[in-house]
Amino acid sequence: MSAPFFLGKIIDVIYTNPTVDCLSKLTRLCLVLSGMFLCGAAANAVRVYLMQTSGQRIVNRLRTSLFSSVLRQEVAFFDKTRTGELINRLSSDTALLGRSVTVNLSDGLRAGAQASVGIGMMFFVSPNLATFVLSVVPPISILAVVYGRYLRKLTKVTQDSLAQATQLAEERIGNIRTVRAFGKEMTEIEKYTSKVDRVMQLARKEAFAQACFFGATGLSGNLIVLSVLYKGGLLMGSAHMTVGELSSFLMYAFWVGLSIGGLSSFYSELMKGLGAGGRLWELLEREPELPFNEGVILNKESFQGTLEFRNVHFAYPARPEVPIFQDFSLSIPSASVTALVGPSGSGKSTVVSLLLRLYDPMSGTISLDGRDIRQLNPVWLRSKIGTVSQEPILFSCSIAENIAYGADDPSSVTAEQIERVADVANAGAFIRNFPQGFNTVVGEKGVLLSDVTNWKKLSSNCHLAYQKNLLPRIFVKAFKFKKKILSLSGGQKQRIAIARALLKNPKILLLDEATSALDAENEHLVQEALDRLMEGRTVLIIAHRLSTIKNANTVAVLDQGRITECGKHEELLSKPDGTYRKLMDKQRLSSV
Ligand SMILES: Nc1ncnc2c1ncn2[C@@H]1O[C@H](COP(=O)(O)OP(=O)(O)OP(=O)(O)O)[C@@H](O)[C@H]1O
Repeated sequence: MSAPFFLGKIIDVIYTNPTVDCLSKLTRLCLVLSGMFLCGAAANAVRVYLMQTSGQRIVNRLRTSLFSSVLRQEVAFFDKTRTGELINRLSSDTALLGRSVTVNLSDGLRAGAQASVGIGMMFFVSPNLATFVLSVVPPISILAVVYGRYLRKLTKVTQDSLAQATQLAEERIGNIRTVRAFGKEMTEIEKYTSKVDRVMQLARKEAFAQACFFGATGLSGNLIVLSVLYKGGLLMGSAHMTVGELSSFLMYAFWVGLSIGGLSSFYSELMKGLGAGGRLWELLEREPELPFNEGVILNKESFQGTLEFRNVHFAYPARPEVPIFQDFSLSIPSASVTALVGPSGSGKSTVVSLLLRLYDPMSGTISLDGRDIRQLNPVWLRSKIGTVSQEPILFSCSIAENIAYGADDPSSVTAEQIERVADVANAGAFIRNFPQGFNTVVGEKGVLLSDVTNWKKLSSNCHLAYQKNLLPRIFVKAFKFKKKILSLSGGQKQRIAIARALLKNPKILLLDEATSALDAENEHLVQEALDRLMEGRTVLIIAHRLSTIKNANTVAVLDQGRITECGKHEELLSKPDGTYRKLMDKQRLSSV
């Protein structure tokens, strides 16, 4: 910051003292200045490096805190908040906020320091001229406040629109098979285009506001320089200023002008960051409505796994006006199999959600071994419950990892354990038939990537990924090699999911039987695997097949929000006007 001052001195030396003495003075001043320039350059390089790295660190921390906060939220939160929006918050908003509080903050602080020292030096060199010149500052400040507020609001709206676009893209790409089956690619492209067009409109508004603001600040910078020349010329004419002082002042004025430019872009970015940050803070600070990992843990030795619903009333938080259960009561004794049947939409899957404590009932109690599950630690509770759903979800990693996912500590699971449970689940044989066996990578929703020519490369990549925990990056690589995509069949996915549940070894099992018909061979293999899985456990099965229903210890019929009948299959069938009888008749009719 002292460079212009010394430069002014040099100019004065040149103008006033053209002697040999002046030469040595000149050399000394130039040497001092070169040293200063060098230090300045080094300091700037260090600043940029530090800012870039700390910027990324801040973004990383923001992302991990946000992800951890999101994953702790209760399921009802996810019913109301869409995935694409959350992904946008995690990727775009964090980057925007991170940039605005690091590189931008550093630039802004530097610009602020330069502007204040520059103004100080202007007063030092010529207080008279400085007072005259800085009369331009107050109107600019008012403009900045108005602009800042506008930009902050605009950024919030822009980020929300971007979130909507991401949401649409995420949903359509995730369900590409449905989009393709209905031939809706062009419609979806149009929808997405209109969403991003909205973002573009907002970006235009922002660009216009920025253009006006930057134009005004640029103009004020130029006016400063012009007024310095005008007033400074007058002062020089009346011998109140030397040419060196005027040059120094001019350089400071330039500097201040530049700093004001820097400050305005800092201000813009800061306002954008704060706009994006508003939603992030909301998410970061949100306390989940259901506890995440606190509460009573039942004694391992005396744990039986007896379940009971008593007078439960429930409606989904997203639709509180539609009651799902009214006075719902059901007892599931330890180590027994209860088949839950009922018309579609009667709430069978909701029973599973309540047992997993994804939601709390509005009134009534659900108890485990006589203890209200609201008092229990939800993480412990879920560790005692295994689930196999109709359409099991497999993650984008190897089959081995998908099976190990069931264990409390997947890293401690051995290859032998994985193979053993896969065999019990009737999955071992078909997995071994894949060229890479248990290391075969399955994709999102259980898609299998198969590229005959590049199998070797792919497999070694997957193996590397498996060892180094680098799956996402490698998975992208894997996509480059794909030539042919095969789908794991429904039965294969089911059997992998059963192996996963076997590894978890839970006391309680909640099964949602697949409604879609498997071929006879697959059905037999899945059924056999399920029978082995159910042995010695408390089982609640949402049953669709007659064989399952017949084999159950108890059949519970769910209708109109409550259990209307409960007993053995034959018992219930013998009631001519019973709901169960009607349900069975209907099923028989529809299957004819
Ligand atoms: N997350 C949710 N938010 C709001 N309502 C929901 C939610 N999940 C399910 N519902 C509603 O609750 C009712 C019961 O759904 P549920 O999935 O439990 O029925 P189901 O008996 O399992 O049906 P199906 O046999 O067809 O699978 C339905 O009317 C459904 O629309």
